Amino acid sequence: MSADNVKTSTIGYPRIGPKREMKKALEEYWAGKSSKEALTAVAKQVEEAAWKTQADSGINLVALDGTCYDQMLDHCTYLGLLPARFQELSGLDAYFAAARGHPPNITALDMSKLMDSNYHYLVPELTANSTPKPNWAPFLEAVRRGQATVGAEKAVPMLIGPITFTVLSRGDFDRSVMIQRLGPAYQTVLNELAKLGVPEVQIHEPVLALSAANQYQADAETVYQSLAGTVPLHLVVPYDDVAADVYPWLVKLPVQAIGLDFCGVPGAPHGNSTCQLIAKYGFPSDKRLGVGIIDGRSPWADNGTAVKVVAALRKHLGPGQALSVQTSASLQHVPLDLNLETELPTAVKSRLAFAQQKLEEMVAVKEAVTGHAGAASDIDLSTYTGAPTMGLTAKAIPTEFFQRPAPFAVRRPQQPQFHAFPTTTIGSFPQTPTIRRARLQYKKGTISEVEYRERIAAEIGYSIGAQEALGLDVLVHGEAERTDMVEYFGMKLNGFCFTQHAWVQSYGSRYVRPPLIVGDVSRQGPMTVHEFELAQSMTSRAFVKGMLTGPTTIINWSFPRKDITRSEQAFQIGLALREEVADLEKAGCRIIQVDDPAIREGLPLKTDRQALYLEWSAAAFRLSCGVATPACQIVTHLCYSNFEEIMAAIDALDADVLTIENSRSDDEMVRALSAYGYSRDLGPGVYDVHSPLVPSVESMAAKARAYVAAGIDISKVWLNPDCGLKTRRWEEVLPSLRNMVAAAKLVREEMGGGKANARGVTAAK
Ligand code: MET
Ligand SMILES: [Zn+2]
Repeated sequence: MSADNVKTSTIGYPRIGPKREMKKALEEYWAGKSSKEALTAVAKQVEEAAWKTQADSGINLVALDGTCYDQMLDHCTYLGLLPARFQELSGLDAYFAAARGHPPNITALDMSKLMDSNYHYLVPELTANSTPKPNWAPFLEAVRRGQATVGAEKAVPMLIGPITFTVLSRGDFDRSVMIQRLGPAYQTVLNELAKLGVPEVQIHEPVLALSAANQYQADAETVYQSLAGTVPLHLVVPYDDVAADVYPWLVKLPVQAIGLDFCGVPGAPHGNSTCQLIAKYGFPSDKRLGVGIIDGRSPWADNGTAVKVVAALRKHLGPGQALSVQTSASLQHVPLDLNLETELPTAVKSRLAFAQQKLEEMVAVKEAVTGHAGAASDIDLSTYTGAPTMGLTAKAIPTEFFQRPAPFAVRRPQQPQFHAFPTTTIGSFPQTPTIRRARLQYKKGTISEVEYRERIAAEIGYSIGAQEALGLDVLVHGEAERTDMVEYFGMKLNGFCFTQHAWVQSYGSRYVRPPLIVGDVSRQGPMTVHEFELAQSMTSRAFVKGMLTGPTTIINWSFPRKDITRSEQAFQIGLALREEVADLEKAGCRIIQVDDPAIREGLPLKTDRQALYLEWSAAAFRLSCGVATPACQIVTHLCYSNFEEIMAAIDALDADVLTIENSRSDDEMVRALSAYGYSRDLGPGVYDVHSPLVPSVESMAAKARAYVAAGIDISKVWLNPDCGLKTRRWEEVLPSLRNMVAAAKLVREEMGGGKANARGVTAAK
């Protein structure tokens, strides 16, 4: 294969800057400390540096991505489709109002996770009357800068396609009508881009990787027909393999190149079927195949299979047919540069590749397949999925480990008993400046470990005292020793590694630094027992809750391994947590909460892969808790989303108490759980922890009444906030919880202790 026919193409790159320049620039601008000009200058510089890095690394086709805040929001402005409430504002004011809201009363667009990534985009709002009024000038200006930076032959403009824009929007409108209405707006920009002499234009249509994508066929055919002919188009479908019923028509769309995902979700047991689809149906000889074989969503290096897959694909393409080596998804999902990490063990570092290193991998793959000898391949495409191997742990775990020793009905009478509407919190209390200072000083070495532990103990003491004074029924130690609920456990377990600079954009100016799972996970020793014992020793109240993070949440908020499945890793974590649960109970803990708030977000895009995921994530949870005796009450906590689709999985957790985020959803989940017949204890959040407002007694009493009215057994309702309180201040927390306890007392009296007793509640105090 001649080198001319093989290219390298990027489809997106980190846009936060090597030193998080965008975050600083945005936050200074929002704080009124810098000008629009200063912000725009940083944004341009970060963008151009990223494009230049890609071109300098030898990439042939550089996707001109980059954004001040979010690309979907950019498209709302290019297309002139910002909702009416932003129209009194203009330029960057309107833009940031849409991103973050504008005082006093203009609310922001909603945020949602992009496909199944951890990146949140701003959700466009459309109505039946939405009509594009395109203004592509800022987009074209960026393209010209891209051309000046990397040369016109390499600069590839990148657009979110009309189907994806529409499908990912919210509102009451006809999808097909809207897609066709967008067609002319896209035609306008393609005409302009043709005049600029671009080699091609990338159009990203991730929604074509959804199970439901077959329903978009007619819309896709019509709109892409209308876009054909002005400039070569490269249709990119990242984030997963396309469904078998979509592939045959997708590859016939009138575009010149189609970029597909050959990697899928890191650690997913089903792998990715793109190779098999190509082996089965072939690939049109007049199009370039974009081989997304370098994993855009995982920081692990290619292990040598990329060359083999590309070499095997060549056999299915026509002689001299064009191909491009690319990433499976935008590299925005991985950290920027491995070279910034100076403290990672060499054995780990040598197996990693961040965005910049992935550029080198792409170039190396291209060189290997175009080299003199060409590359050999032992891969049989018709069966190849690239799925990780299943380790041995799951098979070796006795089945009884996955269940509690007795069913809920038998467990509950043996567990702690309370009056009706017992009160508790979700775990964390304010992370005060004092705590942050102590942590910083300890990190810098200006205070000793003993001193640090004493300061944390003092914080625990304060929160225990506060909870006693408030009259809460079940206390927590407050999590002062944890910065983050996943990082804390990662640091205590074998098998995790932490980076210094490996930031990834979560949304806007908010970046996260996920831990890496680099080896088999196991427990070194007790992780939370000391804090539990300390807290319990400080109170004469009977119950301090143990507080752990569940296996699926640890996996979903980390970068998992790719050599074994995510489920295997979840079971390893489950076994480690199991030892902790056993130790907590031994230490006298009778109520243990295992938070698994991220279960919903790992749900696979493909509907036929969801059941397996839900099965292993619930199993890993039960593995963690199954060791608890029937007398130990297991609590779980879920937040962040709508759980209606995964009700059966929630039930399968077999937790004794479920606490859920609820206050903003108008009790939707409570009614759904009741309709489902959920029969265990339930603590739907009575107030929103994201708001600094102090909720009134009456508002929370009304919630409690509504739960009972919705059909939740009065003897099983708990009152608690929506989530942890670590981002709040004590000045807000104390009055809020005081009101919550008062609300509990009010409804308890209203509904009558006697009545509650008749339904099986044992009065505790
Ligand atoms: C995102 S869920 C948080 C649960 C944790 N126990 C906390 O209270 O912060
Ligand atoms: Zn939560």
